[in-house]
Amino acid sequence: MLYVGASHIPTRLLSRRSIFLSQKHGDAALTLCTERISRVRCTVRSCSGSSSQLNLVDWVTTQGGKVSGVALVNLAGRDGGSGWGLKAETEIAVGTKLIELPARCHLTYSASEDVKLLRLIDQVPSELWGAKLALQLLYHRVRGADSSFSSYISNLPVGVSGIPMFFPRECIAAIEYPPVTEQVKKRCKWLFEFSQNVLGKLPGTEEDPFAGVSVDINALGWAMACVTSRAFRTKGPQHPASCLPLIDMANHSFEPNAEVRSNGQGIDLYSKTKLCPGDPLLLSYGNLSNDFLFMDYGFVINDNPHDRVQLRFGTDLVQAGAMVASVQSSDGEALNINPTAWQNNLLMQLKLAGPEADTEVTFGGPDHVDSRLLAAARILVAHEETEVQGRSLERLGKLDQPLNRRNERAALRSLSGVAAFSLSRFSSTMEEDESALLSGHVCSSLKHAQQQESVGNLNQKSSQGDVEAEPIPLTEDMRLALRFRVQKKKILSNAIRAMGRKLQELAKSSSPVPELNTAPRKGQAPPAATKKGFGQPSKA
Ligand SMILES: C[S@@+](CC[C@H](N)C(=O)[O-])C[C@H]1O[C@@H](n2cnc3c(N)ncnc32)[C@H](O)[C@@H]1O
Repeated sequence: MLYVGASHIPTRLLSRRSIFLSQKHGDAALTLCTERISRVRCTVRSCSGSSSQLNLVDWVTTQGGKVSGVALVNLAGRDGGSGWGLKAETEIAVGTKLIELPARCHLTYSASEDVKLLRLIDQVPSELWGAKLALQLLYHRVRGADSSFSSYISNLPVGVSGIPMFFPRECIAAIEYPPVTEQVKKRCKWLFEFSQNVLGKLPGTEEDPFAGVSVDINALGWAMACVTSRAFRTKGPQHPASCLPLIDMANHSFEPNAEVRSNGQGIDLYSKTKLCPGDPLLLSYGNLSNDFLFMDYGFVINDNPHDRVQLRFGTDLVQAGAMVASVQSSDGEALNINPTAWQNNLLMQLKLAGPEADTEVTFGGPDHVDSRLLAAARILVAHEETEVQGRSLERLGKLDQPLNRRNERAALRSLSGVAAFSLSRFSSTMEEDESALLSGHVCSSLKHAQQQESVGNLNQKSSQGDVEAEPIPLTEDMRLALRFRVQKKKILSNAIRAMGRKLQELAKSSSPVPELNTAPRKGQAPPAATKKGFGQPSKA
């Protein structure tokens, strides 16, 4: 989903996201779906005869639009790679209008639509905006040459590649990241149920907007893939999305040289920078994480600044991190996180506990850890309430505002442990994945792990014993799955490194980070009080 002036996260195709670290793969619906739509191609035959189609530029012009200084070209292998794109034909100044697309060229739906189609669209839950627009696209597709959009539709990709909803099972399993795999499964399940229970029953009924043409799971899957990878929200998130012919041929960059603007009725494409002849025109699809780029558009950006690793917060998560990093309490025992009332109260204020909790926390971004997770770690490793007193929640979450040396060491080490623990959930190391990507082959033990359907079981790699080394060629889908998970591993590794650097800085620093007076270890005399009332530096 692309936005006009896009910079915010799109409405999700399905709003509820799932849990990294705790969910499992595999249900019957997904199996059925991925077998049936493993290579999505539209199977719909139009009910009118074919006629000669115009190329997109001519079609836009005949519909009253304008195109100047740009051409539609096949850019395979360049700037977006997967086929078509727009390029500048001449030198173009900043702020030049390149495409003018009148409202009649926007493929969308409104109250003026066929009532049968609107009733069908109404049966789709509102969060599934992509499916609603997909039905509209199919409505035009079955009309063939009778549809005013036939030239646009004939220029859409026939088969959609890269979108995990259409991956074979082993490639979905290889993603190994539940927030995406669970979402993919939900989409597949909905697609399967809607095609069986609603679309499959339409032909021959009064309610059929498709005039007797059978619309099956492949057709709906194709339309959904087209729509999620090319639609724009021209009127804001509350209004139906639209496909914008020709403009939707621009590929994505986080440093775009073109932008889309609404002129009230129609939509225009403008240059955002000076362009030279041959420059590809690139739009920003929004500040999207790789999760959305992968699921909706079928590609992944290396070192995407908007990518994150999602975790579901719980005190047990920080406890697991503290255990992995061997964090000790002041008595030299392993740190036991057992929050008291004041700690629970602060977690509730952070909305990480209680009835209104939103427990999604992330690694990644400029600080490598999100502020709520950092604040929660500082709170949970604190010995006493006095350590956090006088601190706002905002300040508790600031990386450059530690509470005291002992607390900061314990918090950073616990967070490092959480990231290390999350890394250990993958079946292979980053280096193994990178070498598979380089060689173009996946080694059989990696493949073996991928065939295990449960992410929860992926740690069994070592207990399975060595599987005979047999290199298996990487398919394009498998390559994308590996690239996606390498990026997640990179985020976690970078977070571990960043915490390590912070710990080193803390050890070296002569800045006035207060040193907390730690309780004496069992059998030890209490440290001598200094003038300021603080004890000697602890070794935690
Ligand atoms: C809005 S369409 C752009 C036109 C498209 N290239 C085509 O041939 O129809 C979005 C699709 O283009 C491809 N794409 C766009 N930007 C890309 C990028 N930066 N890297 C890789 N693929 C990209 C993806 O396949 C995506 O689903």
